Amino acid sequence: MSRRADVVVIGAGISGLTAARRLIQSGVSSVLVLEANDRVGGRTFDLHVADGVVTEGGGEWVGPGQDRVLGLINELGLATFKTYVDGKSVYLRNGNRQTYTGTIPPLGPDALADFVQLQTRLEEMAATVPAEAPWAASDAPTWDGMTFGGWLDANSVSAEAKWLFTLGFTIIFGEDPHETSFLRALHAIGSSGGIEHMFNTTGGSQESRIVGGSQLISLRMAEQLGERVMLGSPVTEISQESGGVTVKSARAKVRCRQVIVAMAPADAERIRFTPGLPVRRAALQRKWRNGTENKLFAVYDKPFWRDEGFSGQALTDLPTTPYVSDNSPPDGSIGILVTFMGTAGSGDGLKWSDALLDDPAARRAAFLDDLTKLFGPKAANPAHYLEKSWVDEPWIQGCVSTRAPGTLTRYTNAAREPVGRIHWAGTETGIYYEGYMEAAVSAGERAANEVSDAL
Ligand SMILES: Cc1cc2nc3c(=O)[nH]c(=O)nc-3n(C[C@H](O)[C@H](O)[C@H](O)COP(=O)(O)OP(=O)(O)OC[C@H]3O[C@@H](n4cnc5c(N)ncnc54)[C@H](O)[C@@H]3O)c2cc1C
Repeated sequence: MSRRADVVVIGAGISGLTAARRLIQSGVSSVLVLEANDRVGGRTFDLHVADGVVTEGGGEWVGPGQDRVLGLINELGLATFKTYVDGKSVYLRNGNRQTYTGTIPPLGPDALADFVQLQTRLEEMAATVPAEAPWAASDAPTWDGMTFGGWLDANSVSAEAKWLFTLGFTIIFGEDPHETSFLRALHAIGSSGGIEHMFNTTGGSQESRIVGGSQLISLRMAEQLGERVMLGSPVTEISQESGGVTVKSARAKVRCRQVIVAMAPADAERIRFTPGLPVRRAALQRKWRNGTENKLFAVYDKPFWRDEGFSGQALTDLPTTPYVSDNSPPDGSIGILVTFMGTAGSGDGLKWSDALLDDPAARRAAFLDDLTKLFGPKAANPAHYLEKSWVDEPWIQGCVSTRAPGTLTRYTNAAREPVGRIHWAGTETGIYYEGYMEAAVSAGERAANEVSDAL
């Protein structure tokens, strides 16, 4: 199918759909979105649990300060509800199970003091990293030459405090801190509201969820865009010629004036660019790696832990449950507990054994065993067990992105610097809350503005 359009947007995740929608709102009506998959939403994907009940297999939480995504949710007529946190949370480490309320887990006094000193120093350093240009920080070469894990090894006194940082940041980056540039960690801390904001539910990034599931953000936008969204249409080639661009996908060949590529740099690596991309951008794509995190869910007839005074939240060193949260629907009609589990790439921070990674039945059994240790015998018998893997997706290389040491200082702004008529969106090109849905929205809006100006 040969077509013409003013703008082709590649990727129907939150970022690409936001870009397309903003372009149309600004008066550019000839926009076509090409999506490789047979669904929209990208790294937001809601799993069906029961009639009218979903659980979020990908991105789900939003929090204060994430104004672009909260504004979009509102604009689309969607609503948020608070993540359930009432009651006692469980903290289990080295076989010692404790409960606590509020946001501060019951660390020993030495661990708490160490946690505070690490947090204070990290936030002081993070304040010197410019959000829009982390590579320009005065200590950038040193910090980008080391890993966050290496810094924690050298600067933490208490094994417990180090473990808690490792746990939190492994989940946030989808990778062990030993795989993450220290500069990127500081950048994330400085541009995502600070450590407490990143870790906390109430008042933090995990405060709220979207009624009906986060994929609704994309489904609503796609509904409004109608036939402008073409599914099952993986783009294989983008050729810039004088006066325009030709985009080839499995279903269409489109001649257009401007292109927005709205996906993680690692995913853009599957597309052939003619002429070739500038070396910095090409190298960045080749080096880029998304994190390797998956979600496991246990679904119960009701959230029994609530009746027993538990929030459903837990921080643990058990084999499958570093962090557990109550993922039940807003009315609590069904009980859902979620945890994050990495893959073999997760390194020495949180250790997931090969036996669990390679054997779904063993993984399920271990997960239910862990939940039973946390919330009692009722946890052993869920009505359903679900998993969502982000390494088995056909068009998405993994969950959120980390940055290997050296990437920020070597490739600086290559993730978002336009290349001729090609503009880059996707959460990885956002400035604030990079990696979150918030940055997917702001990046889509920024790319739409670039294209409007160019047109
Ligand atoms: C497990 C998990 C938990 C998360 N938790 C949170 C959270 O709680 N809060 C939060 O804010 N964020 C969270 N995130 C991150 C959030 O989901 C992402 O930031 C956001 O969804 C990214 O949107 P995007 O549009 O930038 O990219 P994507 O969603 O990756 O969209 C890119 C799209 O491009 C398509 N594509 C790829 N290649 C091609 C091609 N060649 N041709 C055409 N189309 C192509 C893909 O199929 C995809 O649909 C989480 C993510 C995961 C996976």
